[in-house]
Amino acid sequence: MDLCRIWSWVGTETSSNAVEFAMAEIMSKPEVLRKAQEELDEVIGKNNMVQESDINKLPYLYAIMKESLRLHPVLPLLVPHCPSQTCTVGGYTIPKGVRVFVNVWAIHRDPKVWENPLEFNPERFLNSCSKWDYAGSDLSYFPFGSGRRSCAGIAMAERMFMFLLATLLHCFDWKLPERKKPDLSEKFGIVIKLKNPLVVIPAPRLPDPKLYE
Ligand code: HEM
Repeated sequence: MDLCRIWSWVGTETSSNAVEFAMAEIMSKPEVLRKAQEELDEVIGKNNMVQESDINKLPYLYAIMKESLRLHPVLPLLVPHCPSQTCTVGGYTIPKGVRVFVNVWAIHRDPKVWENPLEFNPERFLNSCSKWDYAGSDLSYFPFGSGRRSCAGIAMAERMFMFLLATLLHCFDWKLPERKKPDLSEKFGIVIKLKNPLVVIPAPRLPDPKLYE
C-alpha cells in the first residue's frame, strides 16, 4: 500500500507540475501555441478529439515537452543517490555511503552545452531528437535521471504529459487575464513548481459542441 501511495504521489505531482510549466511557457510565446495548434489541426483534425494513439504523430508537441522538461526538470536534484563503493568522478573522490545530489536543473541551463539556455525554444529538439532522448546516456539532458535508478514511470509520464497537453491545446484557445504576463518564477523543493499558479482562460476551438460532451 505504501508503495502504491508513493507511486501515485511521484506520478501525479511530477506530471501535473510539468504540464503546468509547459502551459506557462507556451502562454509566454504565442508563436509556439500557434505552431502546436497547427500541428494538431493537421494530424488530428478539428472534427476529432485527440486519441492516445495520436501522440506519436506530434513531433512539435514532443519537442515542447522536451524543452519544457529541460528548463523545468520537475525533480531538479533528482533523488539522492548513495554510492555503494568509494569512487572517483571527474577527479573527485566520492566516499562510499555519502548522499549525492545531481543538479540537473543547472546542467540543463549550462551555456557550454545549450545555445541561449534560458530561452524556451522547442525547435532545438526538432533537429536533434535522437541526440537528446531520455535514455540518460547523455549527461547534458536527463530529466528522468540516469542509470538503474532512473524514473520507473518514463513511458507513463510521457503519455500522460503528451495526451493532456495535446487535448488542452487542441480543444481550447487560451488567453491570459487582461494585463497579465505568465510568471515563470519557480518554487524549489524536492519537486519544483510554479511559485504562483498559472491562471489562463480557455475558449472552445472545435466546431462541433458534441465533442465537448
Ligand atoms: C514528467 C513526469 C516525471 C518526471 C520528470 C520524473 C522524473 C523522475 C526522476 C528525475 C527520478 C529520479 C531518477 C534519478 O535519481 O536518477 C524519478 C524517479 C522515479 N519516478 Fe519519475 N518522473 C515523472 C513521472 C513519473 C510517473 C508518472 C511515475 C509512475 C507512475 C514515476 C515513477 C517514479 C519512480 C517509482 C521513481 C523511483 C525509481 C527508483 O528509485 O528506482 N515518475 N522520476
